Amino acid sequence: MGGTFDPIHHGHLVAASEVQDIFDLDEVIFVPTGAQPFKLDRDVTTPEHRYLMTVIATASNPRFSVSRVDIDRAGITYTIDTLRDLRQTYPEAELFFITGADALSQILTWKDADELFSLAHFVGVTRPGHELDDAGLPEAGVSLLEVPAMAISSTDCRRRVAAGQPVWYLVPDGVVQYIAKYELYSRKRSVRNEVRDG
Ligand SMILES: Nc1ncnc2c1ncn2[C@@H]1O[C@H](COP(=O)(O)OP(=O)(O)OP(=O)(O)O)[C@@H](O)[C@H]1O
Ligand SMILES: O=C(O)c1ccc[n+]([C@@H]2O[C@H](COP(=O)([O-])O)[C@@H](O)[C@H]2O)c1
Repeated sequence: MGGTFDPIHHGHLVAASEVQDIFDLDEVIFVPTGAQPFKLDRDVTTPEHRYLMTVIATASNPRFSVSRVDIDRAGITYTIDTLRDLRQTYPEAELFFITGADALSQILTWKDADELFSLAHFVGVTRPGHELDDAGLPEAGVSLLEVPAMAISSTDCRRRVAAGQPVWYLVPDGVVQYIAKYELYSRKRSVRNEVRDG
């Protein structure tokens, strides 16, 4: 499951858990993005903070892990590169890529969209406020799955912290504490979504 995870929240975790169960996956790998091409004009928390929050959030689940593959690669993060890198690490594995309904609706605009479906099977999951639709996507390459509705977004979590409102129970407890410890979202800790040179 790829994501900016700024911060990771229970919507991500419930979706991943549900896909793991229904598709009987050995492992769900959370892949925090480097510079997401559609978010280059935003302030985004540094990759190390987003990576560490994702590690904290997933640590207790034996089937969850976190990959640095996107944050360690220079340049813009494209899923085509994510999948190629993961294929190298897991040459025998059947790869699935989990996306929420909002991300799925944009997938045809992603880099090398045609090739994406030969590298992984995409699982689109429901998300409150977004229509889950696979129109135009290759039938064999995509499955749609209804997951328990969690009306949570990272944007709302960031806004709540900035306004001094609690994010308890929207994000895992360790992530609440991590955000407080590093004063994320309340003080100037994010940087323009930088494209790192090689
Ligand atoms: N509440 C949710 N339910 C289901 N899927 C979700 C939910 N929130 C995010 N996702 C999916 O998880 C992936 C990573 O999402 P991302 O890290 O961008 O979170 P976000 O809440 O959408 O962030 P932001 O509000 O900053 O855009 C995307 O595929 C997204 O569609
Ligand atoms: O490959 C692309 O062109 C591309 C464009 C936009 C988003 N993505 C991927 O979509 C996933 C969800 O992104 P986000 O920012 O909505 O969390 C994440 O893994 C991104 O790398 C990929």
